[in-house]
Amino acid sequence: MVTLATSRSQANAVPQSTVAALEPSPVLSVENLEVTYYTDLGRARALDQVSFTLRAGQKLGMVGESGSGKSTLALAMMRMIKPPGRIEGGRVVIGGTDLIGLDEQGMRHARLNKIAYIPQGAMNSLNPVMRIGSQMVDAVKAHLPDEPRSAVQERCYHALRSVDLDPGVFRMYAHELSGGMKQRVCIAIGILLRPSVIIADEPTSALDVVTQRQVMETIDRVQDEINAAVILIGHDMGLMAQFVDAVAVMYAGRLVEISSVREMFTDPKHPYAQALISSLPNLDNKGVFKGIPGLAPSLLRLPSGCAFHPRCPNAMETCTAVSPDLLTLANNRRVACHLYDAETVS
Ligand SMILES: Nc1ncnc2c1ncn2[C@@H]1O[C@H](COP(=O)(O)OP(=O)(O)OP(=O)(O)O)[C@@H](O)[C@H]1O
Repeated sequence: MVTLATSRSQANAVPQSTVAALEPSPVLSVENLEVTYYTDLGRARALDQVSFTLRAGQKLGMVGESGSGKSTLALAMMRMIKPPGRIEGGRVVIGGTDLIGLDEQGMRHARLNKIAYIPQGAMNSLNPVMRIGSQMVDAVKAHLPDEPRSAVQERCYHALRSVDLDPGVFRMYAHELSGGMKQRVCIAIGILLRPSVIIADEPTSALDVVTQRQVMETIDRVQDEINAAVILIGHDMGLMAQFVDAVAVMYAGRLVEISSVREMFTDPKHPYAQALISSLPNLDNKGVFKGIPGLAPSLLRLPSGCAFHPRCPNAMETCTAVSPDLLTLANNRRVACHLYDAETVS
């Protein structure tokens, strides 16, 4: 199992061989995770053999077109996939514990404790008729029923301060807060028990650009404070570029590339990642929008071989027949594309 490239500053300073020797073991290891939705129209394999690792303090951006499986990955890691979906196999190991193997009670304990999930639109799901404080206290009490009231309250105040909110927010209702403040409350709830892994699904959608930046900076700061590994799911590649260490690209339920943020933006390897990057607007291509030809395939009728081959400008005969494995290239980059079969380093 390959660990992602180190954080931006480390990666530039130390030779790769030394980094590999010094690297601590990953805090999160996702291994061959598979999810299928059993619909009336057939089986949709929404996650297909997804594997990656993250170390404490790393931040991974997860990108891909709508329907590529990003939220399914988050829900599977939380064991929150609902019928008609089913986790078919794989492991999600955090600090030595495989979450997929836990019983329901063990998993309830692991949520918020080991892994926290801030879902899409979380700020709109705060209870409008409960004070923010009561919602925070309930979350703590569900996991630490014996913690004294004063300690629970202090824990909540600390979490609010960590996300730059006044502890007075404890007594407020959601309707009294701005969108950015509500999103920060959701982050505060996510870090109440100082989990090792935080997944934030589109944490900045529906916020203005200034508030988006503040929310991302808040995530950065709380990550530093509790040294968590963070997975940021989103579509905004520009925002990702500024805040994550590495980027993972999903296509039709598979991870097709994982690279450091610098490599992804300057030299993407997978033809789909190349198309994603070149479709980003910049000052040189002002007014010229370069989209990705064709449509993302239905998971019910995936093309044979590599699912991207009908849209790929580099497709070869083998791509129509054989699904490429996620191979490891130099610099711990991982790419699932036959173009690189000969470059594998391990
Ligand atoms: N409840 C469901 N029933 C059937 N199929 C589903 C269900 N939820 C998801 N899927 C399938 O799983 C695929 C992945 O969905 P998912 O929500 O994980 O994508 P996503 O990449 O997070 O999309 P978005 O960026 O729009 O949030 C979808 O294309 C759909 O085919």
